[in-house]
Amino acid sequence: MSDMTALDQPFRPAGLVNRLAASRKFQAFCARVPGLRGIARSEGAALFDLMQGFVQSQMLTALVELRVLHMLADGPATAEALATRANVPPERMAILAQAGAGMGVLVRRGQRFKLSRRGAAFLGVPGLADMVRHHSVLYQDLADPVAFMRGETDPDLARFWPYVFGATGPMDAEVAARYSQLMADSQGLVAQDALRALDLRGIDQLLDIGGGTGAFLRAVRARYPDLSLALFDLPDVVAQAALPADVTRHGGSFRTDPLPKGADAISLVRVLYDHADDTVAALLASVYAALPPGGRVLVVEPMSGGAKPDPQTDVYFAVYTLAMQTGRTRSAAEIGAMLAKAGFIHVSAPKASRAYVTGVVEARKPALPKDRAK
Ligand SMILES: CC(C)=CCC/C(C)=C/CC/C(C)=C/C=C/C(C)=C/C=C/C=C(C)/C=C/C=C(C)/C=C/C=C(C)/C=C/CC(C)(C)O
Ligand SMILES: C[S@@+](CC[C@H](N)C(=O)[O-])C[C@H]1O[C@@H](n2cnc3c(N)ncnc32)[C@H](O)[C@@H]1O
Repeated sequence: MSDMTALDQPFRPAGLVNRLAASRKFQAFCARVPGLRGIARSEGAALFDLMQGFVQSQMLTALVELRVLHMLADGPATAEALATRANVPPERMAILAQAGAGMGVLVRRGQRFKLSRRGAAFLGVPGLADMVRHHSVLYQDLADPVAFMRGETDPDLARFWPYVFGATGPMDAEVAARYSQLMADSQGLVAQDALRALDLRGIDQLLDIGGGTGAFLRAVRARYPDLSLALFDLPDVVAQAALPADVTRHGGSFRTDPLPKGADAISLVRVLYDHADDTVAALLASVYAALPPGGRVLVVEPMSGGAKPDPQTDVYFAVYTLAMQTGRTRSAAEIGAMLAKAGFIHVSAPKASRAYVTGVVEARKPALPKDRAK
C-alpha cells in the first residue's frame, strides 16, 4: 500500500460530532447548505491559518528586517518604491507587500500600499519589532519540531538569555545591553497590566526580586509615589538599573544568598517561569522567610491556561520556555499550589486583561501562627 492510499483511509474519531467533522461526505454536504457553509468555511480557514502560521511569521520578519513597516510609517508607497529602498527585486517586493496586506499589517490602495491600523499598532508596541527579530533563534530551534519535542535537539535559545540562568562573572557589554533592552521594552505592557490587576495600597515597602533594570519598580513609583522600593538582582544587573536614588539596590543571587528583610511585599516579575520547580520552591521558601507576618508575595508572568488551555500562552510561552530548557510556563493554579506549599495563604489570581502579556497570582504569609492551619 502506498503512503497516499494510507492517507486516503477515512478517519473514524470517537464521538458523533467529531465523526461528522472528519467525514468527507459531511464536509462536502456542509459546503452546500446555507448556514452550515459558513461554519465549514471558517473551520477550514482556521485550519489553514494553523498550517501557514510559520509562513506568516517569516513574512512579518521580512517586513520588519527590510523596514517596510517603518518606511510606510512615513506615508503610502508603491511596491516598486519600497523595493528600491529595501534593495529587493521589485517583483518580490510586490509579493511581500501583497502578503503584508493579506495579513492585515498593510492596506492596498490601487498600486500603493499603506500602513494599516494593525501595522501602526505593531510599530507602537515597545520592543515588539525587536522581539520579532529575536525570534529567528527560536525559529531555528523549532526547525525539526519532532526532534525538539523528543528532547533530541540543543536549542540555541538556551544561550540567548545568559543572565536568566544566573550567570556570574564579567558581563559582555553587548549581551547585557541586548538582554536588558529587550526585557525593559517588553516590561512596559507587563507592568501596565499587572498594576491594573493588583492593588498595592497598604504596602510600605516593595522588594522586586529579579527586577532587572528596574522597569517594574519605575512603573510602581509612577502609580504609588509614596511606596518605598527596593531591587534585588544579580550584582551586574543591579549596577545597570536606572532607578531613583532613594530605591535600595541589593546585588546577589537568590540561589545562594538570603533575601534582604524589611519589605512587607515581594514581587517576582517574569522570574519563576525561567526556573525549574526545585529552584522555584527554594526561591519561594526564601521569599517566605524574608517577609514579615502578613507580608504579600506577587507573582507576575505569562501563565498557562491550565484546565482552560490558552491560545497564546500555552503555545508561544510554553514552547519558548521549553526551548530555554531551564524553566516552564506554569498555570495560576500550579503557582498557587507552590505558594501554598511554601506556607502562603489567601492565594488568589486577580484577573489580568491580556493573558499573552501577563497573569497575576498573589498570596500572604500568615499574620499569626494560628492562620497557618487554614
Ligand atoms: C475611534 C475609532 C472608531 C477607531 C480607532 C481605531 C484605532 C486607532 C485603534 C487603535 C488600536 C490600538 C490602540 C491597538 C493597540 C494594540 C496593542 C496595544 C497591541 C499589543 C500587542 C502586544 C503584543 C503582541 C505583545 C507581545 C509580547 C511578546 C511577544 C513577549 C515576549 C516575551 C518574551 C519572549 C519574554 C522572555 C523572557 C524570558 C527569557 C522567558 O524570561
Ligand atoms: C526574565 S528577567 C525579568 C526581569 C524583569 N523582572 C522583567 O520582567 O523585565 C529575569 C531576571 O531574573 C534575574 N535573575 C536570574 N537569576 C537570578 C539569581 N540567581 N538571583 C537574582 N536574580 C536573578 C535576571 O538577572 C533577570 O533580571
